Formats: sequence, C-alpha cells, structure tokens
Amino acid sequence: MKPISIEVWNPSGKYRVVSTKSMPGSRWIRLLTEQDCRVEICTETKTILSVDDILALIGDRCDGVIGQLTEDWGDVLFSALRRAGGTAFSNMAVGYNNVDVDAANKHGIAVGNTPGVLTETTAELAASLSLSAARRIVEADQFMRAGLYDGWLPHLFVGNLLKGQTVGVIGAGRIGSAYARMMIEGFKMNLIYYDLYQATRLEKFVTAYGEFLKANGEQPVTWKRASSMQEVLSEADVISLHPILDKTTYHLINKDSLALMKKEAILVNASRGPVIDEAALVEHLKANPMFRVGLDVFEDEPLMKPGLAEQKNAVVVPHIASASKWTREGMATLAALNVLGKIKGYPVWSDPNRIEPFLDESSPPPAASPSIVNAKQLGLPSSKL
Ligand SMILES: NC(=O)c1ccc[n+]([C@@H]2O[C@H](COP(=O)([O-])OP(=O)(O)OC[C@H]3O[C@@H](n4cnc5c(N)ncnc54)[C@H](O)[C@@H]3O)[C@@H](O)[C@H]2O)c1
Ligand SMILES: O=C(O)[C@H](O)CO
Repeated sequence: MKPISIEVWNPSGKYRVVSTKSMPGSRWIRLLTEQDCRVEICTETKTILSVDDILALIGDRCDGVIGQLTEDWGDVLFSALRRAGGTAFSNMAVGYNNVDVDAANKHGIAVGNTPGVLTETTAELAASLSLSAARRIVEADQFMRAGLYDGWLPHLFVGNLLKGQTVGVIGAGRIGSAYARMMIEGFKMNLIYYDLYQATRLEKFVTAYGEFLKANGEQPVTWKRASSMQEVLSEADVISLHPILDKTTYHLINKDSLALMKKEAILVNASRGPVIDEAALVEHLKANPMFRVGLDVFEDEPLMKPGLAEQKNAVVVPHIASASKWTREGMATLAALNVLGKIKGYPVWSDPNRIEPFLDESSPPPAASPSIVNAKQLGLPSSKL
C-alpha cells in the first residue's frame, strides 16, 4: 500500500485518532490531544480519498476516524477499523447517507454525525439561493461584469416578488423549519409543508407571527401541513428541499413532479443531490425559462449533469451550505468529541439537538459523545446530564 501524507499532533498520545481531512479551527485538535490522543491529519492534496487511501490511513492500529461525506464508509472500511482496534467513526456532517450504518453495527463501530450546529447556516444558504433565483442576482451580476449595462430599463431582469407568496418546504426537520421561519418572518410568505411528522413548533411559530401581523393591521401569514408532497409542488411558489437522502427521497423530484410545479416556481436544493433527478431538471429548465432553481448539491457531485451549467435559470454553488466559520469549526468539534467520547467510554448525549454545551469555548465540554446515530443498536449508555 502506498504511503499517504499526514501531519501529526501529540505523537506520544495513547489513542490514535485519524482525520481524513484538515478541518477548520484548532479547538478540535486541542480537545483530542488534551485527552491523550495522537491526532493524525491526512494532508494529501486530492479532494476525494478512495477506500484504499483510507485503508492506508487506518493502518494496523487506529482507535477512531473522523471522516467526510465524500467517502464511502461501508463494510471494507469498518472491518479494517475494527481489525485495527477501532470502535469509533464520525462523519463531519449531519447527513450520513455515505455511511452503511448496518456495516458499522456489524463491526461494533459507533457512528457519529454533527446535527444542530449547521442548521441556521444551511438554512441561510437555502434562503440566499431562493433570493438569488427570485431576483436573478447571478445573471444580473454577469451582465454588469460583461459591460452590458447601458441604462435603466423597465424590463431589465424582472424577477419574482416573495411577499405574500407561498413557500413550500419538503422535509420540515431542523433545517427545513429554520428555512421556513426565515422566509416567513423575512418576507411574510405563507407556508405549506410536507414531512412524515408534524412540525408542531413551526406551526406554532407561524400562528403566533400571523397573530402579531394581524394585531398590527397587516395581512397575517398562514400555514398548512400538506397530506402529500404533490400538494406542496402544485401550490407553492418557492419550494425548498430539506429531507434526508434515503430510498424514500431518492429522485423525489423527477419529470412527473416537476410537471406539477407552477411555470414560474423556484426550486431550491440544499439537501442531497440525488433527491432530484438532475437530468429531468435540466430538460425542465430548458423547456420552462421562467422556472428557476438554486442548487447547492448535485446528483453526481462534484459533476453537474450535461446542460445544467448552460442554463441561465439555474444558480449553482459547490455544496457550501454549512460553510460559515462558526459552523465548520463547530462541526469539527462535534465530530472529534463523538470519536473521543466512544474511545473514552463516555455515554451518549441524551439530546443531539442541544449541542451548545459542547460548543461553549469558555468551559470544558461535557464528558459525552454529542451525537451517535447507532447508539441504540450498539446498546451505548445515554448521558444523564
Ligand atoms: N447542503 C449542505 O451542505 C447540507 C448541510 C446540512 C444538511 N444537509 C442535508 O440536509 C439534511 C437534513 O438535515 P436536518 O438537520 O434538517 O435533518 P432532520 O432529520 O432534522 O430533518 C430531515 C427531515 O426530513 C424528513 N423526511 C424524511 N423522509 C422524508 C420523506 N420521504 N418525505 C418528506 N420528509 C421526509 C424527516 O421526517 C425530517 O423531519 C441532512 O440529512 C443532509 O443530507 C445538507
Ligand atoms: O450533511 C451535511 O452536514 C452537509 O452536507 C455538509 O455540511
């Protein structure tokens, strides 16, 4: 196996923890080295590591790995980690569709993720994409830079007004609900959402905000929980996708579902690329120039499907929804603490949505793993804190 380049922190540490990428901030490194970990960070320049690269990083002895959503964590890697004496893996991401959790269970490896810390940052990017698509910001920017602006015109880059329109959310979990609140409070949009579960807190928020507006003599905002995704697609003016990626959400948006949407609707995706059949989307964009999309994620990432890049009615950014400094440093901290907690035999934090105590730099983090998705399957104890 070819050697792989690494940077080492605290070489004499008792536990060997590998990070497949350099991650923002230094707190995560400090938290590990202070607890007797030797931290090895992969410094290979290529962006996506292969399974063989990661096998080389795991080597003969490894207690835990912090990995990335671009990596394929299945039976090969989990069995290698187990053989090397490891018991812990954490994705530096909330989504873990790149992880075969059954394989991890089989080998007794805890799988961590990083919920909560990226909720607002990701929702803000989805809101940015919604605005950019509605007001044609990227097209207008390119027009200016090309020196084409020769004076104000009544028809120049006319887009969509959001106020009073309906925002549709598919997957009203943490991020979907935060996005909905931004669009409702910011632009006084009405809400229609589809989720397998009732978003009670979100409904209460919209009701209370509607009452506030009414009391101030303004048109109140409203909410509706749709009984099908199709209802959201046909009624909403702006639709944002925020479900997890699994078998039930793969190609949720396809040729048939696109046909249900309004001709001037806006579709935003900051969840996972395969939630949209991207080839069908390209055809829809070509046939409907007033339909616009804002995409942070792509079906064959890092590639775009042929034809997408040429569509002026698409705003595309490279999977940056969680990319604020605070969030990325927090994700690194949570991922490191997931691995550390398992190595040290700490219990699992009882509420993965209440992660503030782990992010407070002025006090030591609780002795717990913040979020282990297979804690129940592995029978890991829950923290009483
Ligand atoms: N683009 C990015 O950088 C970025 C950043 C963070 C998260 N994400 C993605 O966003 C996803 C959601 O994150 P979250 O923290 O809000 O998770 P969450 O678990 O709080 O929310 C997901 C919601 O999807 C719902 N859902 C599941 N299956 C569904 C279906 N078939 N139809 C409708 N709704 C369904 C769930 O009930 C849940 O409410 C992550 O899994 C991840 O893939 C992407
Ligand atoms: O799932 C996630 O966390 C994102 O895709 C990266 O922030």
